[in-house]
Amino acid sequence: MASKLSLLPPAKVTHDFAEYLKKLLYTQHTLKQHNLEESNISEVFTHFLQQLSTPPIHTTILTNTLLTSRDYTIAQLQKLTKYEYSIELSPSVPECILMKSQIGNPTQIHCESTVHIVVEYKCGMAVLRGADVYAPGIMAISNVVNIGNIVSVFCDVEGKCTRGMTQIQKDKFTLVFLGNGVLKMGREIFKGEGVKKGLAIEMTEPIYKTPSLNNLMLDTIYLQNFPSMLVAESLAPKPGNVILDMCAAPGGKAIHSALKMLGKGIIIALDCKQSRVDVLQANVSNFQLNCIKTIKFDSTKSCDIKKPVLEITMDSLPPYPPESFDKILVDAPCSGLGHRPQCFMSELKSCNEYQRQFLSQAVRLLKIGGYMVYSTCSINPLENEENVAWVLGKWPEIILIDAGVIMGRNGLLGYGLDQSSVEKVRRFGPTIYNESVSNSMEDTIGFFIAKFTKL
Ligand SMILES: C[S@@+](CC[C@H](N)C(=O)[O-])C[C@H]1O[C@@H](n2cnc3c(N)ncnc32)[C@H](O)[C@@H]1O
Repeated sequence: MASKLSLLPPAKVTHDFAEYLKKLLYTQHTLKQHNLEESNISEVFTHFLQQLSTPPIHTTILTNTLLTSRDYTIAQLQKLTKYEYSIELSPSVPECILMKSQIGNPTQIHCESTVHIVVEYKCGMAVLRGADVYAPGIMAISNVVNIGNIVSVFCDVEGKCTRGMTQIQKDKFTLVFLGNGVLKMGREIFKGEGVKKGLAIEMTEPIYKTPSLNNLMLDTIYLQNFPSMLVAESLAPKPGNVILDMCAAPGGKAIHSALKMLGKGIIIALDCKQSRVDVLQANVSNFQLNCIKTIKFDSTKSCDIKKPVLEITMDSLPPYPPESFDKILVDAPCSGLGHRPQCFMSELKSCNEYQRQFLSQAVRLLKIGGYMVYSTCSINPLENEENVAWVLGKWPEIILIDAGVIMGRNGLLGYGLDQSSVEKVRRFGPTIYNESVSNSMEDTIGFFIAKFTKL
């Protein structure tokens, strides 16, 4: 039986969490700032949830401009993706290539009366960004399908499904349709010991069609969300700079900064988890960037005020003396509020206290006249504007300056920043208010950038 498909539903949010978010985002200040009435809140909030569940339209790719030209990389990508996608240079970030996703149009849900395949949340979100389905992601396969069948794939967004199920009653679970594919592995994946690996469904008709470039062209391309690329634009690294990246793994921003430095200078890239440092080092090695030194270290302890000031070299180990770095990046761990696609939200792990520990160290480690960039992949004002205001209130020698990126929207009023300060910071991502979005490059994940200097 065939049925017409609708778009993805808005992200599902628990009632309490929705109320919490509305209080956080729609204050008397932000409503006034965006010319909104209280009666508009429900409409703009639903629009926000609709954007959250949808992946950004562009896949953005950082290219190794030190190894090969962007034109050559584009030609390689076109060949690899069989000329199916529009691929072009970014007009605003010299190291970025844009690949436009296609809105898929699966013509029918196969055998609508039975839900065929259910995948867990993380797998489902990866499918919306172009992945196929691998065996560990599958929660349920109905008895009526065999290997080689075309199957419809659904995501269990609330995580209520038990692994190995055969029957799913649609009214008991929140299922989101992801598209159709060809079944490569059957119910045997649930049998025996341990979790089976391997390709289980090749997604032939996904609702969002994006090429999966994982593990391809590792020395020349690195997938990174667009606003993340604007961080290196803001930091403005120059050849010869000595830079500290306090939260560096998996490494996109450190790598981007090294490209901008033409591989000349020093980037100390710290991360606290060894497994993440290993991934960071692998990415740095793939791009053949010798100017990045990766170190496992807790950055909240990265300044030692008793250490005598010494010139930083590739061999210098943390903690470092005060005023050691020309530029510092604090791309802090965050709640990820505004991450896309996101079909379900139930809580916010606000990290503003933790983020302040990195900022405190960065303020000390920055040279006079240097630049410090603070970024999060969150739209939460407590992690963004309020932290910026906290820095400005605590250290009079730290000055907020224009973030220096041409895109994004102003910060929010009402969280400690005045009008001139909200114009200096940049917010990106799903529109929460009735803001205008000037072009499709603004259709991004949630993100925030602020830039400081030290007097
Ligand atoms: C938002 S991610 C950084 C992304 C990275 N800048 C990039 O561009 O790929 C935050 C990182 O901070 C790291 N982190 C968390 N606490 C830390 C700490 N105390 N010291 C150093 N790194 C930490 C996490 O392991 C995580 O890799």
